[in-house]
Amino acid sequence: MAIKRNKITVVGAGFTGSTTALMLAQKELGDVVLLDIPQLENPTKGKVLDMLEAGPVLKFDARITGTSSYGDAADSDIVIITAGIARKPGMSRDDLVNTNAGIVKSVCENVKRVAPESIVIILSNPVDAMTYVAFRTLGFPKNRVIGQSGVLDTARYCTFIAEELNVSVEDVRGFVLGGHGDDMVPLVRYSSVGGIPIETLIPAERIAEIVQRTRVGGGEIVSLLGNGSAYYAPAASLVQMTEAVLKDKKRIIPVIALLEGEYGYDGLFMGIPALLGAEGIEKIFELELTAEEKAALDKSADSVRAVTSVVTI
Ligand SMILES: NC(=O)c1ccc[n+]([C@@H]2O[C@H](COP(=O)([O-])OP(=O)(O)OC[C@H]3O[C@@H](n4cnc5c(N)ncnc54)[C@H](O)[C@@H]3O)[C@@H](O)[C@H]2O)c1
Ligand SMILES: O=C(O)C[C@H](O)C(=O)O
Repeated sequence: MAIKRNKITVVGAGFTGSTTALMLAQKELGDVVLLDIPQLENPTKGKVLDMLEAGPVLKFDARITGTSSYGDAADSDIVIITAGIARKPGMSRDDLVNTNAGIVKSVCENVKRVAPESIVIILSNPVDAMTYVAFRTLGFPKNRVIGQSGVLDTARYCTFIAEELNVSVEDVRGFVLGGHGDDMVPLVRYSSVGGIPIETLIPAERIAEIVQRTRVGGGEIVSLLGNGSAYYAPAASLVQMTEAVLKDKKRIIPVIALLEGEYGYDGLFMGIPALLGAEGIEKIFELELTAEEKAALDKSADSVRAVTSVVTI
């Protein structure tokens, strides 16, 4: 019997998509298809050829295809959607909602056609609302439609904690819940370094500054770049989620999932801790929250509801 190779399609070959494709190939997680619009087929093929030529130097074997044809994405195990426009300085992610809803919808119509059994991971912003658009368009069960925000937001939070304490990032644990906006909720009470609660190591006012820097972490990079948004850490986050699914790792990480009563929200896509494995989202964890934490999460949920409600698909 032939051994089946994993197939991962990345839609959108811009900054996040092409970086993700390279990281997936470097980790040898499967055959990678990088897909963009027909007008950008040659640049997409060029990026892919360049990636392949990095293989002998970095020592990875990969099959990567650059394309604009959904036929190449047929029967993908995972489809990652990065297609869409990115914000510029002065914009919020929500300003992208109408343009990107149309793009994500058209991408998902094709994904539904060629890869009906796939697990779909959405990155395009505003990502909570775009995960809703994908779910509605795909018609897949909720465990197979996953949005990315929490891995990235948590990574930023952990980076700042590690910098503050001058310790390894590997020893920092934390969780960021809620929508991928400026009122996301880094959960300080559940954050630790080497098992030691950060509240015993960092003064409260510095923790408050770290929380605020995390909340506007995407905007900090948008301002510095001047034209476009972050892509290295977002790509790394997508790769972590992909690996969790393809290797059935049963990782507990924050993702955007459809909430049906969890945390008191119904019919809302928002970031919560979940178990990721071969079935996609296999379980949602409901953490005990204080009244203050719940109020912060309610505020974030209101923002997600507001942007989701303007989507017309
Ligand atoms: N959720 C997150 O944490 C997070 C993190 C980073 C970026 N993002 C979002 O991801 C999106 C992409 O960011 P980027 O930096 O890669 O942008 P980018 O402009 O570099 O790349 C986007 C690509 O999408 C392609 N595209 C547009 N319409 C398409 C379609 N119909 N089919 C296929 N491809 C299409 C474009 O041609 C372009 O190559 C943005 O919306 C950005 O805000 C989200
Ligand atoms: O900030 C952005 O617009 C991109 C992304 O959502 C991020 O957080 O880096």
